[in-house]
This record gives sequence, C-alpha cells and structure tokens, in this order.
Amino acid sequence: MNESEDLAVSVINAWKNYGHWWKSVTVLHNINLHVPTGIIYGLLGPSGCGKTTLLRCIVGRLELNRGEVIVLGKRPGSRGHEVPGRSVGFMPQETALYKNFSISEMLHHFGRLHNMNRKDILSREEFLISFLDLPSKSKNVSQLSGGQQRRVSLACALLQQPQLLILDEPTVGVDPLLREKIWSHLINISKTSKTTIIITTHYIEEARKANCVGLMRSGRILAEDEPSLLLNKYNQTSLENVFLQLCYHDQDRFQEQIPISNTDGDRQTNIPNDIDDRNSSPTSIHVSVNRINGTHLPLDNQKRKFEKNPLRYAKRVVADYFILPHMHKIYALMLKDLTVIKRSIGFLLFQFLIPVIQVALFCLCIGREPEHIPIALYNSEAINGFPTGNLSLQLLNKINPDQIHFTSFNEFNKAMDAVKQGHYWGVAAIEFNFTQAIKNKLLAFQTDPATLNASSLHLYLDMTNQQVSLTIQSIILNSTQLFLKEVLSSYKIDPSIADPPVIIENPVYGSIVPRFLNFAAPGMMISIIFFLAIGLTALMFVVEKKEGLLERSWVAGVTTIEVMLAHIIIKFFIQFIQIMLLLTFADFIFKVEIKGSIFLAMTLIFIQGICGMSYGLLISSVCEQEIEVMEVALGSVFPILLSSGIIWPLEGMPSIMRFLSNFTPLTHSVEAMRCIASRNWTFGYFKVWFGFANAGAWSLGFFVLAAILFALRK
Ligand SMILES: Nc1ncnc2c1ncn2[C@@H]1O[C@H](COP(=O)(O)OP(=O)(O)OP(=O)(O)O)[C@@H](O)[C@H]1O
Repeated sequence: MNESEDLAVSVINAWKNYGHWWKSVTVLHNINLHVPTGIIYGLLGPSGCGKTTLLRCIVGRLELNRGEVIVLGKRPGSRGHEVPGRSVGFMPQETALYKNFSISEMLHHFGRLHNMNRKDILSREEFLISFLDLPSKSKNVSQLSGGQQRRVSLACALLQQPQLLILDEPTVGVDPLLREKIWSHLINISKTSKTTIIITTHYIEEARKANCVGLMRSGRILAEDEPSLLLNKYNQTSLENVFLQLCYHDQDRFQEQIPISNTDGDRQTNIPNDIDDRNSSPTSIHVSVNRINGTHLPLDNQKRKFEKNPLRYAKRVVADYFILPHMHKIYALMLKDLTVIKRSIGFLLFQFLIPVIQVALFCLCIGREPEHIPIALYNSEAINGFPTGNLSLQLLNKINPDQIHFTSFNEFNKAMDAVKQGHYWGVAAIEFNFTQAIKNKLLAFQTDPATLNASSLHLYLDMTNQQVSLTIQSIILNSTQLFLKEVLSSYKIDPSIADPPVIIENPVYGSIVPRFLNFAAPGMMISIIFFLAIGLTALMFVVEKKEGLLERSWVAGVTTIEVMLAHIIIKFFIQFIQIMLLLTFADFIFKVEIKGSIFLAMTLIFIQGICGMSYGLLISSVCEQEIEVMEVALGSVFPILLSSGIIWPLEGMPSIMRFLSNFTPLTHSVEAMRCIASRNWTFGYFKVWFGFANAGAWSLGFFVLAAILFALRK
C-alpha cells in the first residue's frame, strides 16, 4: 500500500505570517506534522502559540506562506476535494452559531450544507442531542449556557460523520463526566470508522488519551510522539511536566541563538530564504508516527522547498469562479437567511418601512415652493390711509398672501431693524408718490430717474437663503407684471407691451411649471434603495465574519459565490416589496411624475439595489468590525450622493467634477431614471440603456472584486 495513503494530514515545512510585508509576524516556524489516518492527534500548547492558525491552514482557510499541507491525499481546496467540505468536521474556537436558531435548526442547516437527507439529519440529531446531553432541540441557542453552546457547536462538527475532525478546544466548559464521554466517543469513531481527529485543548492531561500529541510553543513543534513514550523519554509523570521541561530546553537554546538571530524575539523572525534540510532545523523534530501505525513518513526524506506560489494561488482564486455553484448549498443558505428573517419580523417590517419613510420625508420636506414668507412692508403712500385710486394697494393685492405674508410698518427704519433681527426676509418699500409716478411713466412716458425710482417697488432682502430670496423675487416680479398689465388695460393701452420679448411655448418634456421634486425624486428613490442595500449587506456579512459563522460555512465547503448568490436571492424578495412600496408612495400619494413604464423604473431601481448589495459585500470583505463598516458606508454616502447629480444638476458642477461624476455607480442610473420618469423614454434611448448597463457593470464589478478579496484575505 502507498505510504502516503495512510496519512490523513501532512504538514511539511510550514511557515505562516500574519500581516503585510512591511509589518509581518511569523506565527508558524517550519512546522512538520504528520497525522496517520484513524488516530487522535492532540495539539497542545499555550495560548497564542499558533494552534488555531495551524488548524485553519489544515482545513484550507489559511494559505501558508511557505510549505505544504496535504489533507486526505490532496491540497485543501483543490478541485473536487471535499476539504473544505463534507469530509472535514470543524469546530472553531468561537461558538460560531446563529444565536436566534434552535438547536435543531442549527443542525439541519449544516446537514443541508453537507447534502444530507432529512432522515439522516433527524437520526444524527437524535443521537447527538442525547449523546452530548443537550436540552430540548427546539431551544434557542441564545438561551443555552456557554458550555451548552459549545456542545451544539461540537454536534455540528460531528453531524455528517466526516473522515477528518478538527476540534479547537471542544471540551472547554464541559463537565468532567461529559468530557470523559466525548473522549470515549472520539476514541470509538477513530477506531471503528477510521476517523482522524486533530484536537487542541488547554487541559494538557486529557490529551493522554490521544494516540499522538504535538507540543507547540511559539509557532514551533517542540516534540511529537505517543503520550506514554514522551513521559518515558523525559522521565516525567505528567504531560504538563514534559511540556515544562521542553520549554526550559527551548528557552536555553533560544537564548544561545540570540547573538546570531534577530533581536526582536522569535515571534518577529522572518522566514529564511532557504530551507534545504528540515532535519537540521532546530525547530523540526523528527516525527515518529511510524510507531503508531507501523508506517514510515512518506515525505520524510524529501528536501523540497515549498513556497507560496502566487501564480498557483491566483489560479485557485480565479478557478473558484468557474466552479458551478451547488444548488443544495444555495438552498441551505437561503433557508438559513429566511430563518434569520423569520426570527426578526419586526426588523423586516422596519426594512420595508425605511424606504417609504425616507421617500415620504423627502417629498414632504424637499422641493416644495417656500410659503408664508414674512416680509416687512413700508408703504409710505398708505401711512395715513389709502387715497382713492391708490395703485400701490392694487400692486400688493396681486401678491398671493399664502406665498408672501406682509406686515406693515410706519417707519422704514423700524422695518429694516426687524429684518436685521431676523424676523423678516426683507423689506418691501413703496414711495409716497408711487401712484403718480406709475401714471407718469406709463401714460406720459416719463423715464427720468426720479420717476423710475418712485414708480418701483424697492426690495431690501436678506439674501442668506438663496431659495427663499429667489422665490420672493420671482413672486414679486410675476405679480408686478400682472399689475402693470391691469393698469395698462384700465387706460385702454394694449397690456402685452408689458410682456418680455420671450414666449415660453408648450414644453417638449415636462410641465410649464417645473417641480424640483420631479427632478430630484428619481435620484432619491434610487439612492435610498442603493444605500440601504449597502448598509444591511455589509453589516450582515461582517457580523457573520466576526462571529466565525462565515468561516464555518467556508470550511463546510461553501464558496463565496454561493454565499453571495443566496443573499442576493433572498434580498430580491425584500427589495421587490421595498421598491413596490416606494413607487406606490412616491407616485400615488406624493404625485411624483412617473410617465414612463413602471416596470422599467422598478427594474432599474432593483439593479441599483443589487449594485448596493455588491458594494456592501465589497465593504464587508475588507472590514473586520461593524464600526469600520459604518465608517466606510457613511463615508461613501455623501461623496456618491453629491457627485451623482441627484441633488443638484451636473451642469452646475465644475468641468472636472462633471467628468468624474461619470464614474460613480449612481450618475447614469439616476439620469436613466429621470428619462423614464419625466420623458417616458424606453430602452431604445441611449441614456436609458446606458443607465441599465452602467448599473449592471458596477454590480458585477463590485461582486467580482468582493469575491476576489474574500478569497485573497483568507
Ligand atoms: N488575523 C491575525 N492577524 C494577526 N495576528 C494574528 C491573527 N490571528 C492570530 N494572530 C496571532 O498569531 C498568534 C497565534 O494565534 P493562534 O490563534 O493561532 O494561537 P492559539 O495557539 O490558537 O491560541 P489560543 O489557544 O489562545 O487560541 C497569536 O500571537 C495571535 O495574536
């Protein structure tokens, strides 16, 4: 029989760094480890010595910087291999469970991921619940004690009866009786079904039951052998003492090495350029696993350099895209997402309401013409009552009181003071001989400065609010024009001479009185869905990543693409309802103009929502904490919102900004949406199909980048 077939796990000359090249820490130093099939291997060592890192390299979650890992005959992650996947059961150090799930839901989720049928899941569930002494299967994980949660986590790892079990401290928080039971089960499955088990534990003495133990310190294996042989060799009565003795030896050797090695201590050592002979390395202790099952180490005499090959790695990342997603995994992940949603119906309703509330607030607060603007009036013609035929009164009557609200003052200075105090937006002042001056100007054609001055309404405005001051000017200019026409008519003069030499004909698109709301609402609707999708997606993924849930899925063989597809499918339905509500409110209640196809508008908003989700995924691929997500997401909102021409026309931007605005994910979609809503344009128009193409391209770009980053940042 081929010797290598007897080895379940081989780690050869393994080096692992964390961090980047300018600040990297070496955590694994030339590790060699060989675990024959069907044994229990206890990996022991103090906190921070690199046990978890080594296990993560074995299950294919971390890539070595140098060296090689062979698990069940192949490299983890190689095509067609079930590591990560069904062949490996992984219990991480964190509980890594969905807190709102019941024990049964948790087990069924992993069962579905491993493509187990319902009958098998139910029978394993029954066995594991009774074996691990778990409470009722309908109990929520959040209602369990820490120890019980760890046992549920162990049950998830044991569920599919994998060939290889990787257990990171499975007995923490477990009472001694149950610990005993777990060990006897592990011994049993290692013997009867040839399951290979690698287990880390803080309780060094419990590892006596393992067939082989590896004692680790500062990223190196100090010794590796059967527990009884180690006790004999070091003439000790406990493994703890063996470990202590090895640590003293190691300390002495390390101190001897200090003058010739780097002074930062062993944790900062750089990987040597050449590792030709691992037996000559002080950290590589010959592994005598052949004593355990009578085999020789197949790779013992190899003097190879195993360096992380960037090309090979890049190929693997790219190859990930060409592996067809598995429907059963997507289905399992979708059911998981649905269960998460089911457990927080209140939050789901809130998700439906957020866009509606936002669009309602937008329509109520933005774009309406300012009303009841307070203006101080000083009409010196009417201080002592209105003489007959007073034209200033006629002019003031033309101004809509709902738009401009006048308060009369007897003194100009008092009116001015009130404006300076901020009580009014300006003073409208009329000279004492206004009526006469108007008549002189219109009937006698007097155009001397005194007549022109006296026949005008003088406005002294607080111009600090552009919108308010433009509204005042526009209302007063329009009212004055009406007033002049009325006066001219009363003197039998053709009133049209008061018209400016411009005729605003029927508009090509839009209405003769344009509404700001119709300009801004399409952009707002798209951006509400876009930003909501970013926040919710990024937060969900970062929380899953932080709690170890994403890692657990990956070790169960789920690919990034499958996770993302399942998320997008579930969000499809949520977004569909959000968009329906959004358009209904905007169109029917707030009368936002949507002249074109509602279906086209919905599809565009939907694609933009997918774009937001992909961007959220991208954010979660680079962020580790919720606070980082908030910072990046919030930091993106304003730059995208402002530079996409949503609030202000692109024509109002400096040319460089206008050019740059072409490269935001929203600019062209917003323009397309406006064309659909206000111009009734269809897909045949360049601006419309380009908006769709642009949103699709950004979605795809973010999605692919997120998938690559997730894979690279393993
Ligand atoms: N993502 C990371 N980035 C940088 N350093 C890390 C990272 N993960 C772990 N380390 C460092 O690597 C070293 C080994 O960590 P590891 O988790 O493998 O230790 P461990 O032996 O499993 O410890 P414990 O028993 O406490 O879990 C530690 O010094 C830790 O701080």
